[in-house]
Amino acid sequence: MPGILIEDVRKRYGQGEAAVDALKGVDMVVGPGEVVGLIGPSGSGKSTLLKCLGAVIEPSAGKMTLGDDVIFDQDWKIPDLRALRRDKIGFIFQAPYLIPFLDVTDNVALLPMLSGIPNSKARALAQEFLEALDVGHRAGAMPSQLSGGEQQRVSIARALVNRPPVILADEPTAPLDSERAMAVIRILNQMAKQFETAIIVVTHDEKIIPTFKRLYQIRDGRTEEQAGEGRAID
Ligand SMILES: Nc1ncnc2c1ncn2[C@@H]1O[C@H](COP(=O)(O)OP(=O)(O)OP(=O)(O)O)[C@@H](O)[C@H]1O
Repeated sequence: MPGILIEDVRKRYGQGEAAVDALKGVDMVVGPGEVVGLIGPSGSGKSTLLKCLGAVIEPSAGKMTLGDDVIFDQDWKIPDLRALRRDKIGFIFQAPYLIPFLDVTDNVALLPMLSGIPNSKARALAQEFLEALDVGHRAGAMPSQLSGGEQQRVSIARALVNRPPVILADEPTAPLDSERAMAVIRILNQMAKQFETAIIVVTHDEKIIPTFKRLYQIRDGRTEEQAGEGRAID
C-alpha cells in the first residue's frame, strides 16, 4: 500500500461570493520510501494541500490515506487528530519554531517523551538524530544561541525522531546554503529508505529540484505528475 494516497481532494475557503477554491481535485501518490517534490507558483495551493494532509485544516471533499489508514473520506475517519499528527506525521517548516526555553536536545526529545518513551532513551534518540544532521555538538545550547541554519537542522531532527511514516516538508531548505540544503535532502532520502517513510517536499529551491525522481506540479488547485531528473545527491 502507498505511504500517502490523495484522491480528488478539494478545499474551498469561505462561502458565497468570497469563496476561494484552493484545491479543485488533487490526486497524488507517494510510496513508502519515496521522496517526492511538490512545486507550483505562489497561491497554487501547496500549503493548503500540506495542511489538509497534516490534519491541520479539513478538506471540503475527497479521500486521504496514510499507510493503511483512511484518515479522511468526505469526513475525518480518525477520532484523535492530535495523536495522528504526533505519531504519524513529521512536519518540517521553513521557520524552525523551536521552543525557546528548552535546550536543543529537549526540543528534539520532547515528542518521543510525549509518546511515552522514557526520558533518557528519548534524549539518546534525539542525540542520534542531531548527530546525523551535523548539530550534535550543539546539543546543550539554547535555540537562541544557534545560527538560522543550525536551528533548521534541529527542527528537521525533531520531525524525524519519532520515525513517522509520513513527513511533510514546507520549503525545508530555503534558509540553507547549497551544501546544507543537499545534506538535508540526503538525510530525507536516507530516512525514507531506511524507515519506508513517504516524504513530500514543497519547494522552490532550484538547488534541490533536480534531485527528485518524481515531482508533482500544482497549478490552479490541480496536480500534474512529472518525471524528475533524479540526480545523485552525493
Ligand atoms: N485561510 C484562507 N482563507 C481564504 N483563502 C485562503 C486561505 N489560505 C489560503 N487561501 C487562498 O488559497 C489559495 C492557495 O493558497 P496556498 O497558501 O495554499 O498557496 P501556496 O501554493 O502555498 O502559495 P505560496 O507558495 O505563496 O505559499 C490562494 O488563492 C490563497 O489566497
